[in-house]
Amino acid sequence: MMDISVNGLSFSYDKDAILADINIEVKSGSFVCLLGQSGCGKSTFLRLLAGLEKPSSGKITIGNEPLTNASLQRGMVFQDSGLFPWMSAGENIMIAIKQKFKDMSASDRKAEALRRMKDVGLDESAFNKLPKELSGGMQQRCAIARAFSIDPPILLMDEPFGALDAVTRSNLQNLILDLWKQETVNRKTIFFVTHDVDEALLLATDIFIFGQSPSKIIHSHSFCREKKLDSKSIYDDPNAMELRNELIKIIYDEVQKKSSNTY
Ligand SMILES: Nc1ncnc2c1ncn2[C@@H]1O[C@H](COP(=O)(O)OP(=O)(O)OP(=O)(O)O)[C@@H](O)[C@H]1O
Repeated sequence: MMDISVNGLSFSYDKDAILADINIEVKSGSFVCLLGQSGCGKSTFLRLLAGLEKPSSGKITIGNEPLTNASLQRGMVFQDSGLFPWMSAGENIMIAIKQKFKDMSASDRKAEALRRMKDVGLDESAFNKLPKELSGGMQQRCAIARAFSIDPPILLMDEPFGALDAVTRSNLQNLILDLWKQETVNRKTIFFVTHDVDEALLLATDIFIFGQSPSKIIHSHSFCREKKLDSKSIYDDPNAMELRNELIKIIYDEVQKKSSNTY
């Protein structure tokens, strides 16, 4: 099991304290959504989980091992897809597969890339297209296929659907949920940054809200997994709507606190 513990984690860029004493426990296979106002340090927290930054103090432990460096154990998906613009969609996925499965033949890599593309709803015609020849939604599908192709136990997603229209966004929310649920054994642990409370309600097993920086976790909520609602029923459920209002109020109050400190 790859449970994740974050203990007394603090982080500063030079003298700017960004995160202060973050403590969370996440069970392997959870879908964790991170909410909080812009600039509070959510992306920085993901970078620490990725091993791209080192904590100023405190530690992150994954399955009893301290996190020390970046690793293929943790995949990342960003808002802007992060695909190499000079490579085709297929090559972007194949290069990731090559990193992980060094001995795999070129033809097997191609077959695997095509399989991963199919899993995310991209057909063969997208394989040879450059990212700029794909829509924003298709680029994100490709980025998700690339992240899943190295099969990391932990997936870090930084506002992956933030730049998409509502319909594409909803389709991709369902896609990521389906891909995550499909793995009944060794399900991935996903950390997903979003500004959208509705998105968090739909996707998360666990929600953490970051406060203003230097940021602490100011609120957390875990769902009873069996009772999770889908996108069709969530707005008809009074408990879900009550929780939605509570979360929005917590974020709003925190933003107000910051405004009253600033002006
Ligand atoms: N490389 C860096 N050097 C110095 N400061 C940085 C660096 N990267 C981010 N910051 C600062 O750290 C703070 C937190 O940034 P971060 O991107 O983690 O916030 P966020 O919550 O993800 O914001 P948003 O929701 O707007 O993406 C911000 O004040 C930002 O300006």
